[in-house]
Amino acid sequence: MRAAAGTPGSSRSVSTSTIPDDPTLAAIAEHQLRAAADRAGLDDGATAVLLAPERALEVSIPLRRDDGSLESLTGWRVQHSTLRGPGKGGVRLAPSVDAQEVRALAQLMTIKTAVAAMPFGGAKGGVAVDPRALSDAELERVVRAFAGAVSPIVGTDLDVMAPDSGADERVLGWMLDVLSPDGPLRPAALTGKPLALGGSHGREQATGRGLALSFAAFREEAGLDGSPRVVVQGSGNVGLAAALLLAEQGCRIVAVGRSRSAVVREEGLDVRALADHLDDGGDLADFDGGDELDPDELLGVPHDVLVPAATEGLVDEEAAGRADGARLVLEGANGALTPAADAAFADAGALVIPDVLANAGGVIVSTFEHQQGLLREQWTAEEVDLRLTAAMRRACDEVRERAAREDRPLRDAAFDLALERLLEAARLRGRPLR
Ligand SMILES: NC(=O)C1=CN([C@@H]2O[C@H](COP(=O)(O)OP(=O)(O)OC[C@H]3O[C@@H](n4cnc5c(N)ncnc54)[C@H](O)[C@@H]3O)[C@@H](O)[C@H]2O)C=CC1
Ligand SMILES: O=C(O)CCC(=O)C(=O)O
Repeated sequence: MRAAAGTPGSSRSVSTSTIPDDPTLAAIAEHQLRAAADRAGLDDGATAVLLAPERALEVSIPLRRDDGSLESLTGWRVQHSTLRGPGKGGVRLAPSVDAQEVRALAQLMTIKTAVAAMPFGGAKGGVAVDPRALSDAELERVVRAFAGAVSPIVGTDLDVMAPDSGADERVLGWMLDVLSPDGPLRPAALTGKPLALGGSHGREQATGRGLALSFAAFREEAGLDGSPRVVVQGSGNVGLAAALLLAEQGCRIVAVGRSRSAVVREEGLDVRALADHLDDGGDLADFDGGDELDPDELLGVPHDVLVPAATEGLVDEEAAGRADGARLVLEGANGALTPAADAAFADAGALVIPDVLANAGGVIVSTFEHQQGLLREQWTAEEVDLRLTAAMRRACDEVRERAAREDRPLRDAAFDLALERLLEAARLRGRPLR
């Protein structure tokens, strides 16, 4: 990858020689947490306490298929830290989910809620299942069984679940029904639920909106004016919302990719038409507003801004080399970049806005949804957006100022800020870190 002296971020570069390129989320999150612990001067014991989840529950989920056959699935809920508030984090439904992945996602949630100064800790859940391979009835049975199995340890003041990949508001509606066992709806028991069940305006687009707000906060520092070209990896909740909102900010979305297909248009895609096409069951490959692209070539499409918003570890050092030319990376997916890719972007002078800041819009609006549930209120879309904008701006400013003061990458500054808040909470509660 080309080294670009004098470009944004170049003064914050680090040597890549000893930096891991392991694409598993467990390795990525552990590397980032250990590095923060080292900078904070934590000894081995305190670092071990920082890494360890407070509680991890593994549950077995019997699935009765529509044809009458029975299967056994496995699910997890991991509460990494409740030092700063109840656990908070989504539930992922994907075949690749395992205990290590959920644990790492929970660790990142602890950092994210602290960076965003939300009154929650970090948790995450998941079920190892492909939701697209289930009928609606099968999916509902799986989701209800999972919610029932984790119900002793989750809820309003304990651990507030939310959506992640593979889970939408319908899924959260079923879970909420299980978490309201006496009958009356408990609207603060989880977030990301349908509006009619006490959900919040803006939650569905919130993660993408947060990405767009962090783009606005850092575009000048990255030297991006006019209509920067954007490549988006992932066309799910996060990727599509980000693409739509970045297009509204004058960006040219030149390519979008997903697991098995991608589409490119140098002049910029009509993202609204693309979103409608996908909503109608179409694929990126058959969208007639652009040319079909091999998804392996997505990162090679010339661009100024890269939005990896699919899943973890997809951008390793080699992929970062293909994305040569990106000046700003908005990390939409949790752990999208391996540490080696992170370092390669820094060496090339690209500014990386890390996941724990860039994609915090989701948990910020989830926090607002929780507050509305407790107050039995429903805020207007405008009010939610004003509060989200203020929270994202404040977090971006705090991370930017710290990075500038210490001449460190934004990721280091975000982790250091979060760790400082965690250590302060531990000290005030009289806990050894927790
Ligand atoms: N949904 C939310 O509110 C939040 C999600 N995130 C993170 O953002 C990421 C995406 O989440 P969602 O958009 O909700 O998921 P989603 O399931 O709606 O969409 C995921 C997209 O990524 C694509 N994808 C998956 N594997 C891929 C691969 N190997 N190569 C290329 N594309 C691939 C899928 O085809 C799909 O388009 C995840 O890392 C998630 O943890 C982070 C914060 C909040
Ligand atoms: O909305 C939430 O509470 C959490 C969303 C989430 O899982 C994430 O930010 O990774």
